[in-house]
Amino acid sequence: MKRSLESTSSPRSSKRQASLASFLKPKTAPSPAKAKPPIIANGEGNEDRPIILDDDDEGDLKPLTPFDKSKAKVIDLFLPSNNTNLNNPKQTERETDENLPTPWPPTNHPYHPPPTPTYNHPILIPPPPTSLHPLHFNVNPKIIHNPTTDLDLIYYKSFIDKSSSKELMNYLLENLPWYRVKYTVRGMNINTPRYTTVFGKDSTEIPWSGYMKCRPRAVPEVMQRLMRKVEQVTSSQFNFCLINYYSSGLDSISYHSDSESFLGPNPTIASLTLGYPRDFHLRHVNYKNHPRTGKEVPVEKFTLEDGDMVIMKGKTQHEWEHSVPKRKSAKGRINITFRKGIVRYATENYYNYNVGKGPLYRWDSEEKEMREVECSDGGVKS
Ligand SMILES: O=C(O)CCC(=O)C(=O)O
Ligand SMILES: [Fe+2]
Repeated sequence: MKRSLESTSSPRSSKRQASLASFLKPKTAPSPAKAKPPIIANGEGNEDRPIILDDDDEGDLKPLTPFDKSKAKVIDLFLPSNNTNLNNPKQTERETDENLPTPWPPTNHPYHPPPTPTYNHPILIPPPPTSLHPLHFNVNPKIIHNPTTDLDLIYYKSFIDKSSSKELMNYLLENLPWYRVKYTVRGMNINTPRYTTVFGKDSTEIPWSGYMKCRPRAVPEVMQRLMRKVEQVTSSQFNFCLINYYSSGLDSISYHSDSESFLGPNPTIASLTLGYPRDFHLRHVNYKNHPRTGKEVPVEKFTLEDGDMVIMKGKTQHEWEHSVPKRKSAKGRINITFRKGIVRYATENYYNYNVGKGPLYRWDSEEKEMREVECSDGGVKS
């Protein structure tokens, strides 16, 4: 993750004068008969269409905005896509994760072994409850693409259904090892303002035992199934699963891009929300003065709700930064991202910043909060 220092980034938002959006859909979908046809992006000009956005100062503990049904929450700028059903917003048919076309981990990939106590060190991750077999998915996304500003997203409303999402969130909270990583940048001590954990390994031929700085952990079974389904719908491949837990509105992630060179150019990153809704902001790297248009590029604001998935792709990571700002009275939210690292440094970096050197936290189901626990190996070697 490339970012300015955690918690220090407080850019003023661009105001609501221009936007990539050319097609606004209120939260209550219009009846199909009245729905406007999608506008096809033609490059120049779409960024000038107005959109209703909240003004916002990052980090000032504003209340969440998701429950104001009168405001447009999803920006729809459609490009034709084979898997987009534009004319049937009410379609609720869901696919499952059964009968995936190829097995995951791929049988020809020796470095994605199934989890064992060793790979899951320092704790054994038990199998998921049977209620999580199978998972059910909404595979009808909205395409959000602005060729002028290079914002390139795919948005799956309620990618997994509410009951699976609740079960999955509880299972992950209760069974994963969690960390609150501290690190130093340019002499400053940074406390990561959220809980993190990571699974997986880059796609080099280095065996799992060959890592000197960290001990890669196998992707837990249910996450493998989720990852495989996301690979199928996005036609991408992933080998890492990074998980954030925002325990309250004080937990956050400041503006950053995930354009690390170890992901290769134009990485596709899938990001799934479980639990409490949180605002998700995207800010162009040249938001004050876009080099092509000479205009301000407004901050794009979404509310990511339970089960929603956003795919960031194309040049998004190079041209945009994203954040989850602090929000008053927000409650627990898990965010899962799937990524593909192509070199050894991806593994070292991800374990360094998402596991670190301890301490380990475990979920206390009775108190419903994280507890620091004794652990002989925080994961990253000194
Ligand atoms: O929590 C989110 O929605 C975003 C997480 C994120 O940007 C990251 O982990 O790099
Ligand atoms: Fe990110």
